[in-house]
Amino acid sequence: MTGTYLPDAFATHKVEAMLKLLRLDPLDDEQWDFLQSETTQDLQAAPGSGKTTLIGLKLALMADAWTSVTCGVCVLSHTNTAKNEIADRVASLAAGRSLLRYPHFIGTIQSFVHTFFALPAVRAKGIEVRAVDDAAFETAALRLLQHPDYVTLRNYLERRHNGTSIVSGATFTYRGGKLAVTGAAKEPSFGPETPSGKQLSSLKQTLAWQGVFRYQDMYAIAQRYLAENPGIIPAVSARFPFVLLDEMQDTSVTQHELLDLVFASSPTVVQRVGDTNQGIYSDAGAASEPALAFPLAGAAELPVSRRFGPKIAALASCLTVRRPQQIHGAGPDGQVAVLLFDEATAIDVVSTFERMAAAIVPEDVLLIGCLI
Ligand SMILES: Nc1ncnc2c1ncn2[C@@H]1O[C@H](COP(=O)(O)OP(=O)(O)OP(=O)(O)O)[C@@H](O)[C@H]1O
Repeated sequence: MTGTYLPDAFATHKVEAMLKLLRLDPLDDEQWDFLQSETTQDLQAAPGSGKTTLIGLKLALMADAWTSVTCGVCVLSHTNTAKNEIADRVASLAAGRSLLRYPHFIGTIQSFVHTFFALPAVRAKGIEVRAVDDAAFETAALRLLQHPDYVTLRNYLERRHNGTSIVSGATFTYRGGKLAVTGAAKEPSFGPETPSGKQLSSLKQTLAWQGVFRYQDMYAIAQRYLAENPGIIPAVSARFPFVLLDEMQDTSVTQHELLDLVFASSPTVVQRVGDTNQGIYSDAGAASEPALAFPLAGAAELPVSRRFGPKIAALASCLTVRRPQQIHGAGPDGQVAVLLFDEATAIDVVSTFERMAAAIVPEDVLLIGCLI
């Protein structure tokens, strides 16, 4: 990559100085490799192997060496918690703070899609966005369903168990160049050309004109916007010559396809980091189709955990079901405890963990943990 940051951004002496500044221990070989890598790659990182630490370190080094005033680094994560953790890390360093401003972008995938594609698309139609929120949509949709225009749909749904969920979860899906209206998780039991199908579509369109959307709608709107305005793709990929994707294991197929559409055939360097064995969604929703899989074959690995020792690492290795990984424990050897729960007992997990921690962890350590 030329012209956007200094070529010695990841030089050994700079990394060592940053490690000292951040009071980090020396990196292991795999951590060095990822830190200094400047090409597109996937990184399969075991729990506690330092992915968050490395992303923070890498961003601090990039911020220090960044020269472009129009192109930036794009850092995307799945949750606001992960995004805030990254933003807090870069904000704690004077050089890093520049990454929180234009031309850089640190945010969730959802906010990236909103900012660059979906909101411009909606505004271009003269619509003022009032809410992108599933709960707000549900309230507005169920209220609108009471209008006489939707009597056929309402009568149909009232005869069905949980029928109104079709309306409260009515979602745009980009299909065949158009926005189709589907249920949140499954297709409605009536076709789009039936009287109920036409009323559902009309209700959804009415709410769209009022500026009330579900989160998922934004992806379909973005897909249509890019299909109708393909020139946006090179403009956005040129704006971000370096993309870091965190929590990659939780990326849905739709999110994955959109990011691929924007960056995959551009010169942008895309580094995807995550732990497929810590994925929180079932395979049906996650990026698990062969062509979309994370990590791709040949991905680099961070197999050494600094959070726990060999005993827990051995057990955790047995749980790496999606992609077998031999985890090495370089942290403190804790006590192994496995909590098994189902839906009915899930509510007891936190209090059980607290009881066990209180019995095992010395009180002064627990107090320090609370203060932090
Ligand atoms: N080079 C290093 N020097 C000192 N501590 C490190 C280093 N690398 C990682 N750690 C420590 O190891 C622990 C785990 O690191 P981190 O939270 O970055 O891992 P992670 O892979 O993001 O974890 P998770 O799987 O929970 O998301 C932290 O306490 C972190 O400070």
